[in-house]
Amino acid sequence: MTEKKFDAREVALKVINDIEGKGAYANIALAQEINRRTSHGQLSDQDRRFITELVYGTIKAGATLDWMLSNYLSRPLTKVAPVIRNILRLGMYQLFFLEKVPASAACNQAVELTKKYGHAGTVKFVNGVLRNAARSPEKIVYPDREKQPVKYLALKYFHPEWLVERWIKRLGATACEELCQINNNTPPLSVRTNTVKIKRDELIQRLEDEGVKCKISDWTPEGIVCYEHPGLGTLDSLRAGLFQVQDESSMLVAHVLDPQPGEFIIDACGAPGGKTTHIAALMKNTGQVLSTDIYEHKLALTQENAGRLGLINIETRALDAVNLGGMYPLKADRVLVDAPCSGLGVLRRKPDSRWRKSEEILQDLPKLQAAILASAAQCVKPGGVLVYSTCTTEPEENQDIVNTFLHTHPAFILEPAGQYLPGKKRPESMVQLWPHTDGVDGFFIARMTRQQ
Ligand SMILES: C[S@@+](CC[C@H](N)C(=O)[O-])C[C@H]1O[C@@H](n2cnc3c(N)ncnc32)[C@H](O)[C@@H]1O
Repeated sequence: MTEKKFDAREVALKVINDIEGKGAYANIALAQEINRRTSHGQLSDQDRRFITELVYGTIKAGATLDWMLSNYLSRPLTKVAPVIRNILRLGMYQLFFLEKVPASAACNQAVELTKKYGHAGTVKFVNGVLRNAARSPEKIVYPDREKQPVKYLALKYFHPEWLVERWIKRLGATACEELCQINNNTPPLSVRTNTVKIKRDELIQRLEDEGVKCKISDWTPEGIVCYEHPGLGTLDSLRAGLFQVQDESSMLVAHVLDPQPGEFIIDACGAPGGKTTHIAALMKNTGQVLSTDIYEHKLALTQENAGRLGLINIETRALDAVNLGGMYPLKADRVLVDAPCSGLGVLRRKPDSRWRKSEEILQDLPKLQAAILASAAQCVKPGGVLVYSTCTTEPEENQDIVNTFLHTHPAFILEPAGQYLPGKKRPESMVQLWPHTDGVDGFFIARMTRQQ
């Protein structure tokens, strides 16, 4: 039997300290810690799940936990040492959001952690605060939903107020609530069959043999949705390049681009290559996909993916896509701009990302998005296709960019992107997908052609 040398809460605390104190990304910091301990044989599947739940939950609920804690504190939380603050947050998360953890265990474990990372005074403090919270939960009173919907939804569903305010104005309080709620669920893993190597039905069989519970996607002919799976690193089918991890809505983009064998295609913001490798596979490993990105190190991931998937029609080049137009004028049959964006459509995938963004990005990013689109468009041949996509839900980054582009570039006409979706066709010319209504990541896709 493996000797247990750690406590799951202590591992979670370490990861939370790294995220809060060093700005580490939650998914990366957690994966590193879990992989390190797994390779030392310390973690069972159950430990892994519990640590993940503690880290993701505590990070997502951060502002709500702080607000809850303020009911039991006589001094501001900002005056409390960071590690003690994180112990308190971890304790509160278990007390109020993890039914399966008894209150006594949540309090006792927090006290044990404080003995290790604090001193006699902080032990007494943490013990007092958490036991008081466990004894008197009625002190926590949420704002009235009708009178203060922004505050209520922000606190109840762990979202920043600026975002809730935006979504309420645009969607109404009920839809905003549904969206926020779904952003807190862990989405299933979806993968794209590498059709160059295997058929989807055969891959499903292989995955089932490897212990994956999955079903075909309703959205794309290559998609598979996995509901339960062992660690991805353990799957031979991944190493053999039989699939690429990719969300279903992201898989739609290459279908809207509709690449054909033998063509020359530019994927302007291509790394780490999810869509590049999909385009290359749809071209049946013929022609050429030039996948560019501003970051060389990210392009190394594109190359790694292409190699694993056995795709030989991909070339990568590091460049600023704002300069792309002058380099390949009228050269490409099709160009994809999968623009850098706020990522507000994929909040459910990254628990910390909602707290890393402010509304200012919706002023800054559109300038870059518009500049990349205008430059990349210069590469499109007469009669060629230009697709613009993002993983965000906000009009400033989506419809506004495309409408302004069309207005200032009369050579391009808008096509009905909804008709190019391989599964569920939609009437819209510009497709906006939402997690709460479509069950997939929030994505935007528009398709244009340059007139002959
Ligand atoms: C949404 S991600 C692309 C994801 C990729 N298409 C995929 O499916 O895997 C946007 C990419 O744009 C890149 N990027 C940001 N600014 C850029 C610029 N000025 N020129 C080129 N690429 C840029 C980022 O490095 C990032 O990899």
